[in-house]
Amino acid sequence: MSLVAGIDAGTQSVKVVVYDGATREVVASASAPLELDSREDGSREQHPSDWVHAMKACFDRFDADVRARIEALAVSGQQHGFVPLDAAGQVLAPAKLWNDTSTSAECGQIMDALGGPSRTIALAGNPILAGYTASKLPWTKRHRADAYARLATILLPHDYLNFVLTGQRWMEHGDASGTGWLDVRTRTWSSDLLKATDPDRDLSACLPPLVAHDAVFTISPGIANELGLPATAKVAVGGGDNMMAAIGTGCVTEGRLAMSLGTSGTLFAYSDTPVVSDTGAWAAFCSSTGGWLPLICTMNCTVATEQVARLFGFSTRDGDAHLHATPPGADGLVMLPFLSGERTPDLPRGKGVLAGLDPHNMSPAHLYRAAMEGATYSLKYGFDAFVAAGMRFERIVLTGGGANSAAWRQMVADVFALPVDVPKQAEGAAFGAALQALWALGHAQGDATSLPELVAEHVAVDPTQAATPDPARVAAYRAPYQRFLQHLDAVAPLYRPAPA
Ligand SMILES: Nc1ncnc2c1ncn2[C@@H]1O[C@H](COP(=O)(O)OP(=O)(O)O)[C@@H](O)[C@H]1O
Ligand SMILES: O=C(CO)[C@@H](O)[C@H](O)COP(=O)(O)O
Repeated sequence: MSLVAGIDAGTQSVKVVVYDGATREVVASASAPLELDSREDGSREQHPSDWVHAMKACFDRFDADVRARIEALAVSGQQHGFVPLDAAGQVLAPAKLWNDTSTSAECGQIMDALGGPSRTIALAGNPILAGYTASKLPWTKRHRADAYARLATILLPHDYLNFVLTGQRWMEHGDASGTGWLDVRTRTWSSDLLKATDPDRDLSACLPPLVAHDAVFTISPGIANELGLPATAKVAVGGGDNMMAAIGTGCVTEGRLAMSLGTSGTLFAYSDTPVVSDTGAWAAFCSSTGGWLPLICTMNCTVATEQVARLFGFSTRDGDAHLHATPPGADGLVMLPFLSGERTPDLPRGKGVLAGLDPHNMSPAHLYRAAMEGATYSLKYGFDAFVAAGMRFERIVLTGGGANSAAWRQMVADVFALPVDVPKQAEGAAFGAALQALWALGHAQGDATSLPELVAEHVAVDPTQAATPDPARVAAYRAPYQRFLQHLDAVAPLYRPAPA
């Protein structure tokens, strides 16, 4: 009986799930940690070879007979990372990641060359924000001249793993929309954006072909042998981790809203048509299923809870007790959790702020709650933009590591005043990649089942993890959320660049 695998290269780890589509069970899963090279100037880098080693370490843990039955696989990856390759396919420099804010000056320069943020959005659907791939190119030109001179291909993290698996270079529209160079309305590269990023060369020559979401490739014999996979195994196109999590959480039809509580916090909705904000209030991304995926991303989600837990010597896995010991609003303690700079709100030079301290609330439990509330309020701030634009949702499907916390699930239900569902397969992005592989394989073999139909058959929620808004707590979070916004308004000007 055949199996499919989903590989998710997240920020903190690579995870692999092996799924049996016939029994609808995950038959094997493994994860391997990743280090992050963080520097004072906002740099956040990883070496692509670490993703490859971590992927291999995961497959090594699976029984040989499980690996030998894998017929198809797909890769999900942290979005936006800049992987520069030379003509021979060698990596030229460490990958600057989605949470790298060292290139915020370059973002301004690209948008200035285009006539400002509004003109940039008019041209391609998104402003160029710190973290998106585009600004990493001029930064590389300035700081890594040798890599720039030898640059032949730009790939994103999941594209690089696809390249390792197949020897072929391609991009699909979902993750490509996070480069900043794709005109999301036409799903083609924007020549204006490319020229503004680098007037000295034709950047389109460095971008691999864009392929449709139903394309499949064959694994290369060498890596198939190394991973213990059949030489006939197929590799589906994969996508950005949020695009894959959209599949794994069932967010593939209109009206669905999903949230991921990982290193980043994300909130995304599926749409059959482009959903562009003319003020750039959200990221107007494409999905990896042929549609669009308007998305909110915060750079500091479990970043904040992890740091506080580590400070006080406990694990986030044991953090719920601190939530139960403190009331909504953390007795007045407010955390703006912008430890890595921030994208939502757009404050790449932002820093974390702790406000409202008094003798009563200066405790580890209050700080942990304030971090979790701050991470959740940042997502609510983005959600308010969705609502202001007329979008309406009835439920939230939650995934990512933070979804393991019952207290956080309840906090999301209460802050957003919406019921929360959690899928049975907790690793939304890896599971979504496995489902994409399952669908693409069937599709290539002539199965007419649509991707949303297949997703409806395989994504089931776990009723024991559902959370329902509690009216008293919904009310209790209103004033603290407003307090968070007031502090944000007061502090934001300190972290914006001074006018020229
Ligand atoms: N029970 C839990 N309570 C709170 N946070 C948790 C729990 N379990 C895992 N996490 C958090 O989930 C994070 C990892 O999430 P994940 O989605 O795997 O991240 P990424 O995809 O960015 O690598 C860790 O930082 C950890 O703090
Ligand atoms: O930048 C974004 C989305 O635009 C992030 O969501 C990254 O895709 C990283 O994801 P995680 O490692 O937190 O899952």
